[in-house]
Amino acid sequence: MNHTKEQRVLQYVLDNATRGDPQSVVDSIDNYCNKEEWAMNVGDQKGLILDNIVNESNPCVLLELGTYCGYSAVRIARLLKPGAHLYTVEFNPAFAAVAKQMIEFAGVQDKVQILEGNTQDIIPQLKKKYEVDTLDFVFIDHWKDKYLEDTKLLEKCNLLRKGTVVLADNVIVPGAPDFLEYVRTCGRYDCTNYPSFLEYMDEKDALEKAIFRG
Ligand SMILES: Cn1ncc2cc([C@H](O)c3cccc(CNC(=O)c4cc(-c5ccc(F)cc5)cc(O)c4O)c3)ccc21
Ligand SMILES: [Mg+2]
Repeated sequence: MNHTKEQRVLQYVLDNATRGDPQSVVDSIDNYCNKEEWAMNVGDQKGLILDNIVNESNPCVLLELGTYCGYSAVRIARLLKPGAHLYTVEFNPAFAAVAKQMIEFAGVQDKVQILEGNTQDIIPQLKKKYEVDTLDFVFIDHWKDKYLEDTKLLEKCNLLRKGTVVLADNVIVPGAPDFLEYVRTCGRYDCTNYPSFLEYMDEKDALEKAIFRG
């Protein structure tokens, strides 16, 4: 029955992690993907950088583009203060189904809402349908050729405010060169690069933090 890698990752969590303990869910996924099957979670090394940036931002309203198995949603949600809320967008129903179970097993379902659909359709709905005013934190980890288009869409929809933290995974591998060029040169962001490594590999990768100037 566990025909997909994502279902096998979930099953390993259900068999090895502790229900209601998000740290154990994160650790179990990392153990499985280090030992058994590689998967495109942000992972433990870049995950520590993500943790630090979330903690220093103290966000209340967050958006993630690309849920996948829910690893970064659980990782982020475990750090959120009471009342803070993470919206995470996933267009692949099979991924969304695995992520939903992962998030519920971790016990962070009250802090995380999976929005099933395409970012270009969901982002314009955030204000009216989901009653979002502006976003404090955005984690971008979906198709690398959509990072730039969706960042511009967030601007157009007035979802960014002075100080909004936009954090992008994989700016080296697979890379998002047009996104990097834009945020570093358009004059509307203060950018910081965080060199690290591709999840579960020795290959170099990096996160890019782009703080919106308003
Ligand atoms: C439009 N829209 N709206 C919602 C939405 C949701 C999705 C899915 O969540 C989804 C599906 C497939 C791929 C991704 C992007 N992720 C990656 O491609 C990736 C690759 C690698 C890597 C690195 C080295 C390799 F050799 C191979 C893969 C390492 C990484 O960390 C990644 O994040 C995201 C997609 C488009 C969406
Ligand atoms: Mg990634």
